[in-house]
Amino acid sequence: MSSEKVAIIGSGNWGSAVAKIIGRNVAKFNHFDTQVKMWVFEEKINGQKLTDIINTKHENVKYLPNIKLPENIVACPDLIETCRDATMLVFVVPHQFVTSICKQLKGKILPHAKAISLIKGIDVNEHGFRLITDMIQDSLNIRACVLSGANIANEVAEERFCETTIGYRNRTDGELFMQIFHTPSFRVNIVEDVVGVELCGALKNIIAIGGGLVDGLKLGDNTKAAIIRIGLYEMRKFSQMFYKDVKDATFFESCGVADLITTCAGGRNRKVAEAHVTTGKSFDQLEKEMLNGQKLQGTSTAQDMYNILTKKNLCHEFPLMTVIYRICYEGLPPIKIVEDL
Ligand SMILES: NC(=O)c1ccc[n+]([C@@H]2O[C@H](COP(=O)([O-])OP(=O)(O)OC[C@H]3O[C@@H](n4cnc5c(N)ncnc54)[C@H](O)[C@@H]3O)[C@@H](O)[C@H]2O)c1
Ligand SMILES: O=P(O)(O)OC[C@H](O)CO
Repeated sequence: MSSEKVAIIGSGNWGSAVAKIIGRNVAKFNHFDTQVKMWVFEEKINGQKLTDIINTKHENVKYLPNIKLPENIVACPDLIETCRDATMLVFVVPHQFVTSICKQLKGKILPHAKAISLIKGIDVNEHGFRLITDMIQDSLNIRACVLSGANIANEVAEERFCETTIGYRNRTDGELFMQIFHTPSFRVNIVEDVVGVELCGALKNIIAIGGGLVDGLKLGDNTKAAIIRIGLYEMRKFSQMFYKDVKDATFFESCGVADLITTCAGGRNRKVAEAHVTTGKSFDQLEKEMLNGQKLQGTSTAQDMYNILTKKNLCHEFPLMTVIYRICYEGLPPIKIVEDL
């Protein structure tokens, strides 16, 4: 008799890649229900519903083309229906949609459900900022872990070897979630540092914009390495300034230095920032033109961070994150990324 049932909230590039892993892994253990519902923000592709395409072709043709999903992954356009009987909720949507998703789920999920966030972002409002895991925990009254790492979705979906990090507060939860994610080519390490893992994932997206600006300016590998080093330093400084329990060791996990390297080499944020320099087009326009419905997280997180830093009068302590914000939103010339440091 299965005691755990997994639901996936989100079906973009990363959501679909992890659906492939989760679908296979739940079938290996008796304690998981083998059917996994995946919530799809419904849209039409050439007149056909994306959910129908996924459920017949077993492929997310828009967000993860040419990768077959296991047949036990069932696409569902109804969020409540997807989650109502799940004991394990996997949140994997762009961070700007979490508030509305949690509002819809409030009171509609099992009280003993547990969550994991695969989201790289933070939530900022007029009162300050909140981690996505805290938003999930507070609004749904359930425990939440986090998973983050050097994980470009397409490479993971093609089963090329990489590592990832799960941050937990409750070790049993961390080990349970590890079972649905760990594979020989997607190696999970678990650490007792939810906040550190989560902030690494959110803040690296800002630095990735910096990596792309440097590529667009053709400044070379030494400059890129400097941006990565200063970025890592500012990520750790910010994390430990606001959360004193964040561990140094977390920055040496896949979620830390490894994700920073991969994202500055091959991610969407890097690619769009490079194009911003070479074409002079705005980030919003390039997101629409280059990403086929996928979302950029680095620019909005840079703005969120800048709002926090200005309120706390801390911009001078975080020159890299500050100058990246100014290039994205205040029209500062991209070369300022090195001149202002
Ligand atoms: N793509 C990657 O390589 C990767 C890897 C690791 C982590 N992540 C993180 O995973 C999270 C999800 O990213 P992704 O790459 O799966 O998404 P994505 O950018 O590929 O796709 C955007 C998704 O948002 C959905 N959407 C659009 N409007 C919506 C709305 N109003 N409400 C709800 N959903 C809506 C779309 O249907 C689509 O599924 C992000 O935080 C990202 O940083 C991504
Ligand atoms: O494509 P990006 O820039 O959103 O980065 C993808 C992943 O977060 C890399 O780990």
